[in-house]
Amino acid sequence: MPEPGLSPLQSSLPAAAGHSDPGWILGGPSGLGTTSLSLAPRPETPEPPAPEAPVEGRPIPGLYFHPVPEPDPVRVDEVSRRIKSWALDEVQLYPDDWEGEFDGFSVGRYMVACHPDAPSIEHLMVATRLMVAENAVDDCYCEDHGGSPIGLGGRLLLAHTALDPLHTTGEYQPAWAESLRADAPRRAYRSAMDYFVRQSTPSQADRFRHDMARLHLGYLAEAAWSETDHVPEVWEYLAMRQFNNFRPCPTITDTVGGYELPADLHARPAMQRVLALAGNATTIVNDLYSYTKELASPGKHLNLPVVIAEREGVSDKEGYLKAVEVHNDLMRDFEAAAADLAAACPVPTVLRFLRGVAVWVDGNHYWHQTNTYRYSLPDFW
Ligand SMILES: CC(C)=CCC/C(C)=C(\C)COP(=O)(O)OP(=O)(O)O
Ligand SMILES: [Mg+2]
Repeated sequence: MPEPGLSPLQSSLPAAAGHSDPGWILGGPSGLGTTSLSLAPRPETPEPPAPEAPVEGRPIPGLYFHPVPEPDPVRVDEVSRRIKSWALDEVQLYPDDWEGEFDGFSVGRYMVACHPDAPSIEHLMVATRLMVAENAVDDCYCEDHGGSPIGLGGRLLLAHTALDPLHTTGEYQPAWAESLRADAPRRAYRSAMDYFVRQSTPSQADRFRHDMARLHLGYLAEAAWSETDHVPEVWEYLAMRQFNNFRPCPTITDTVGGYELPADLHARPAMQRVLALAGNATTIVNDLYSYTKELASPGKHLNLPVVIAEREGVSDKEGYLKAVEVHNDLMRDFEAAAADLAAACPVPTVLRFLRGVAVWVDGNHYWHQTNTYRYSLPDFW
């Protein structure tokens, strides 16, 4: 049984590692931005914010989450400065009139909150470039910035070759290489992947390619359903959203942290379950915080509250509140699975990786809650 006030993950990780303080992260981080790696109990319900440090945005009532310390402002400023320069000067990502939206996305704050153990700004930049590139593909190919389900498969496959290169004959190779400069999503994928490959081991890069193939498969299922106005069953929606999912972000936590979870430990079924549950919880957080934004977008945008309301014949509010419960169950299952794995396999890299994934989950919630430029809550309470 977990100790009172601790989640299963919190109470079993230190015991499994045989440590009672943060030193269980062997060879782990110190210095700037590492405070949230502490194993001090994390309250289930957020503390009211200190008056001198107000946190913007309201958490969803009844949502199970862990508050995080404010991300280090020095790191946030530096990552924000560098990512803008990369976007504008290295990959020509967006036209001038998208600047407000780029700034409002606050990707520097997002990545510093999710990776407090990054040993340097350059490690943080690896995650930040990929996050921007992934959103560019989603926006420009699938959603609000010119995206469409029509022809998406072809576009995604060609963009995927920026991550997983084409190997072909001398005659055709140059045309492929040239294609990687043809649009902003491909320029962003190619450049972000180049930096990632330089920072990672071959097996970490291969892990990432696999997670991105999963993501693209999820985009395709969502697009296919939207082309025929099909509303899936709730479980079918959850299956699609397990692929159209944040998973490629927490699974690079070791590269960003400057260490490697060995491939055979990553491949274990118990680790795969932890990663799927973590990805699913983080992605349903997006469905909940982006609900009003998606209601206001043209056409029907599927998210968990919408699918529950339609498929289970309940009101919008009941659908939303049930989606909160689904999220909470996923979070608790994630924490229980991570605690079980930590107890069964108390290898230092496994423990540090599990902690990194948990911190990413918390940072992701923090970013959604506080991104009032992008998200607002429905009027259900
Ligand atoms: C960063 C990354 C791997 C994103 C992949 C998929 C994605 C864009 C999400 C999981 C976010 O969902 P959504 O497309 O609904 O985003 P917004 O609600 O528009 O913020
Ligand atoms: Mg959304």
